[in-house]
Amino acid sequence: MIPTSFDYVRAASVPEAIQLLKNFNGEGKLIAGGHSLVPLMKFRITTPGTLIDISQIQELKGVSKEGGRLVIGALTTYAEALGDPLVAAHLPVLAEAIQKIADLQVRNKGTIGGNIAHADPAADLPALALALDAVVHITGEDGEERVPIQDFLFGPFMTALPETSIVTAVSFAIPPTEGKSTYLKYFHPASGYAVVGVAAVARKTADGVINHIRVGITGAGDCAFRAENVEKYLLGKTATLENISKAAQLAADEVDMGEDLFASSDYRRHLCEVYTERALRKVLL
Ligand SMILES: Cc1cc2nc3c(=O)[nH]c(=O)nc-3n(C[C@H](O)[C@H](O)[C@H](O)COP(=O)(O)OP(=O)(O)OC[C@H]3O[C@@H](n4cnc5c(N)ncnc54)[C@H](O)[C@@H]3O)c2cc1C
Repeated sequence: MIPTSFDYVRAASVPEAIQLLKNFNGEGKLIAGGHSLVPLMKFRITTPGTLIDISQIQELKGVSKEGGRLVIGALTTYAEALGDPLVAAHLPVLAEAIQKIADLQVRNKGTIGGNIAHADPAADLPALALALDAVVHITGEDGEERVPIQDFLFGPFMTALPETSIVTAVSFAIPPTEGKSTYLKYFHPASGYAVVGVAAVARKTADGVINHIRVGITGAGDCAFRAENVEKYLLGKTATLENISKAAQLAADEVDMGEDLFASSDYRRHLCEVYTERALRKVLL
C-alpha cells in the first residue's frame, strides 16, 4: 500500500520542532530515520497529516561522556554509534546490540532516539536501555526533563513522552570495567526483530559474589521489561551454574508472554529462559 497524502515540513531546531508539534495539534508526527514510521504509514496504521522532519537538527547528533554516563543524541544513527570511539571504549555492549539490528540499510538510517521513542515491543534497544539504567532526555513546552527508562516505557508503542515533546538524547550508565555485559537475541528470520532479546549487565566481588545484576528482556511481552525476579534471586549469591539456571527459570514469570503466528507464548517462555541463562553465563562465569 502507499500512505495517505500528508504535508511535510522540516524543523531546523528543537524549539521549532516543539512549536510545529503544538501548531499541528496532534496531527503532526516527528520523523527521524523513518524506518519504523514509514512502514506504519504504508499500512495506514498511522495517517499523520504532516510529517515534521527532525533529521537535520545537528545538535541532536553525536555521543558525549558525562561523568559515568554516555549521552547519545537522539538523531545519532546506529551506524554512527557503531563507529563512535566513545561507544567502542565505554559501551561495547551497545555496539554488540546494534550489530544485531536488522541490516546495513536500517542501521544507516534508524536512530537511537527513534528506537526508544517508538517503543516497539520487539525492538532491541529497550532491553539494553533497561539493563544499563538508561535515562531519556526530553524537551517540551515546559523545558527539559529526564525520565528513567523504566518510567518511560509502559506498553506496546506507548511511552511517557508528552504529545508536544521530543526525545533529545538517551544516556546509558557506563558499566564498571571489572563487570561484564552482553545482549543476546533470537531473531525473527524475516524481519530481524527480536522474538526474544536479553541484555545482561553484571559485576562480582573478588570472591565471586554477585553485587550488581541487571537483566532487560524484549520481544517476549507487550513491552520490554526488567527481569527483577532474576536480579533479586542472584544478588548476593555466588555465580554458580545452579544459581544461574534457577534464576533463568524466573525470567518469564514477570509478564504475560506474547503470542503471534511465529511464536506461541509457550515458545517465547522457553526462549526467555534459554536466552536469559545464556546471557547470565556470559556475564557471570
Ligand atoms: C526491515 C526493518 C527491520 C528492522 N529490524 C529491527 C531490529 O531488528 N531491531 C530493532 O530494534 N529495530 C528494527 N527496525 C526498526 C528500526 O530500528 C527503526 O528505524 C527504529 O526503531 C526507529 O528509528 P527511526 O529513526 O527510523 O524512527 P522513525 O521511523 O523516524 O520514527 C519512529 C517513531 O518515533 C518517533 N520519533 C522518532 N524520533 C523521535 C524523537 N527524537 N523524539 C520523539 N519522537 C521520535 C516518530 O514520531 C515515530 O512515531 C527495523 C526496521 C525495518 C524497516
